[in-house]
Amino acid sequence: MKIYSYRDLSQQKIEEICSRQIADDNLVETRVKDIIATVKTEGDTALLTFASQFDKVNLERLYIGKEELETLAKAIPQSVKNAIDIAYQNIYKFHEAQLQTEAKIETMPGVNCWREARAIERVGLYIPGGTAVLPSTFLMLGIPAKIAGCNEIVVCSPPQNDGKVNTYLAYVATLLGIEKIYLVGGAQAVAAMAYGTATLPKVSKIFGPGNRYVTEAKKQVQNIVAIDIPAGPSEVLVIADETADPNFVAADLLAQAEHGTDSQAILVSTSQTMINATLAAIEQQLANLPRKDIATEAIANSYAVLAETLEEAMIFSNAYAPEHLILATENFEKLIPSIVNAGSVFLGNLTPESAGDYASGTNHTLPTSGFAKAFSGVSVDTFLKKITFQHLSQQGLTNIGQTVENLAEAEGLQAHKNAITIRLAKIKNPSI
Ligand SMILES: NC(=O)c1ccc[n+]([C@@H]2O[C@H](COP(=O)([O-])OP(=O)(O)OC[C@H]3O[C@@H](n4cnc5c(N)ncnc54)[C@H](O)[C@@H]3O)[C@@H](O)[C@H]2O)c1
Ligand SMILES: N[C@H](CO)Cc1c[nH]c[nH+]1
Ligand SMILES: [Zn+2]
Repeated sequence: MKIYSYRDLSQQKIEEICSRQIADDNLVETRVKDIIATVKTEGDTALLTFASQFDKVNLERLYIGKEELETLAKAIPQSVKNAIDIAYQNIYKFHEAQLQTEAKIETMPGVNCWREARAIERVGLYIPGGTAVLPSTFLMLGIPAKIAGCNEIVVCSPPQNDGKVNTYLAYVATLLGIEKIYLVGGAQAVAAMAYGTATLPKVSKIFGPGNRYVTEAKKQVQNIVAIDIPAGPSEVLVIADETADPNFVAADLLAQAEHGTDSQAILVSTSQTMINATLAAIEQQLANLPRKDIATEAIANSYAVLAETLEEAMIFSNAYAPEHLILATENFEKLIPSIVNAGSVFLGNLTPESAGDYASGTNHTLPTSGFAKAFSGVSVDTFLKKITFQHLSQQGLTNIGQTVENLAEAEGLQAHKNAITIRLAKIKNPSI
């Protein structure tokens, strides 16, 4: 892990650090373009070929159906079943509260405007499964989709090497009432959901995180399908002062580093002693991690920044716009107002990011690569469209008529003006 002093960083270096660029980004872009083109022209045949090439499995069928999901689901240990059930309840509670009816607004007497939410009818959920199976992501996408009321939920996840899906995913499918999981991963899954194939239906919006191939594919299909957010390789930025525990900070950094070699784990601290102690704790904890190699590479690509004050640390954090921001300080309250860019925030020394990854209730599908500057994490809203309505009474039309006529006249759009004028004339003289 490289160590920088914030005061010594040039603006150019800050921008370089915050860009998260990786040397072979262009190669990923080209490969994904090829994969999408192949799925578009060859459909299911391409999906079977890519499963063999990337997931090392020769599939007989492209999906697992309801009965088999139910059988697979029975195999999960009781302790995991209980944990999934508790996570389900907390995520459900938190997301259900997001369904709010908006008030009707009378902008002028007789002019009423309001919005009503409608669920997106057919959505596609991508559940990552290349290096780790993530039933938690299935909960994070499936629960808000159900609460929103989406009619048809298409689910894709890479196949296991036995040509099936993991039993935990099968259990989550039964909880959510989802009857089919398509055994398709990577960019090809995104392409299939965007264009549709003989087996896999085209959807209106694609949701879900994934590696660089998945994220690049979502970027490339945006001209024909909506996407939730750019949610790529996981990242965390921890702001730690002398009140933090270096062992906790190290554990939080490693929790995101173990997701993938391209994950980022950034420490910003006001204390050189804290940085040194955290780096030592990382070395110690790494030794016991099963995914040691992945986490070691991610940590090697990450860095620590020494800041003079917590305010300076926050300026850097806002420029970086992390997916996860952990305020590892007893003084977190005073920093909250200055948080401008972050996907999800974890406050104090007893709030590990893992809690939000799995079970506290908030959504873990969050914007990465600096997109927290413009995107929110996935929520019930992401599965809804808000349609505006308006109704003008006779009084309303009379009140607003002249304004609309004048503006239409100013824009030279006579037909727009006429739509008002003929109605006003009828109000004045109902016999015409
Ligand atoms: N931002 C978020 O909200 C969030 C949430 C959960 C997970 N994640 C991230 O999701 C990612 C999951 O990645 P993963 O790899 O484990 O699973 P994945 O399912 O995203 O990707 C696996 C697929 O990638 C494709 N692939 C792999 N190597 C390829 C290559 N060389 N060329 C073309 N395609 C290739 C294969 O089709 C494979 O099935 C991690 O980076 C994790 O950090 C992000
Ligand atoms: N940290 C991931 C989001 O970047 C989500 C996750 C799933 N499982 C464990 N963690
Ligand atoms: Zn995680």
